Amino acid sequence: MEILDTAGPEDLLQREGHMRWGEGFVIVYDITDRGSFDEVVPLKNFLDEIKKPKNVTLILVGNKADLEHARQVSTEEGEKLATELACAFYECSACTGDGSIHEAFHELCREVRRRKMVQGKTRRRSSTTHVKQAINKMLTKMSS
Ligand SMILES: Nc1nc2c(ncn2[C@@H]2O[C@H](COP(=O)(O)OP(=O)(O)OP(=O)(O)O)[C@@H](O)[C@H]2O)c(=O)[nH]1
Repeated sequence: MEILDTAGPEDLLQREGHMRWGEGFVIVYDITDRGSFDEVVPLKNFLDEIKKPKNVTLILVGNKADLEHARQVSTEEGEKLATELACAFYECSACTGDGSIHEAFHELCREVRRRKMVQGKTRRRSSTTHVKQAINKMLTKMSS
């Protein structure tokens, strides 16, 4: 597994490259900075655009949970947004290590694996359907 921390908004090209390459995404905002929370939806829309037609696999993380006194985004708001984005939500502190950082990454990996398995099954099913159709065609030709 390789984890990449995307560059800030100043390097759009590199960020886009990372997004194309990535299989699972952690969108992190700062609970003490409402502006960073407001950037989550536009970022998710940008990701959707780049990964189209695939569904983006992501989790939402509110960081800097150690700075409770400076909080601008409530836990409920984070949870609500995660529900809207249909993804898991965690609050943590990269500084103190508090919160569910490990669980967040485990959940993301599990979700990437789950989706890969589902996609693999769909692909296998569609190739089986093609083989069945070809055999049916041959049988119809032979009998006519
Ligand atoms: N108190 C506290 N500070 C944090 C935490 N996480 C990061 N910081 C601080 O926030 C500042 C920015 O952290 P970065 O890791 O550079 O943030 P970034 O979003 O990757 O920034 P870019 O490189 O511009 O994308 C640094 O001073 C960090 O020490 C945290 O959980 N709690």
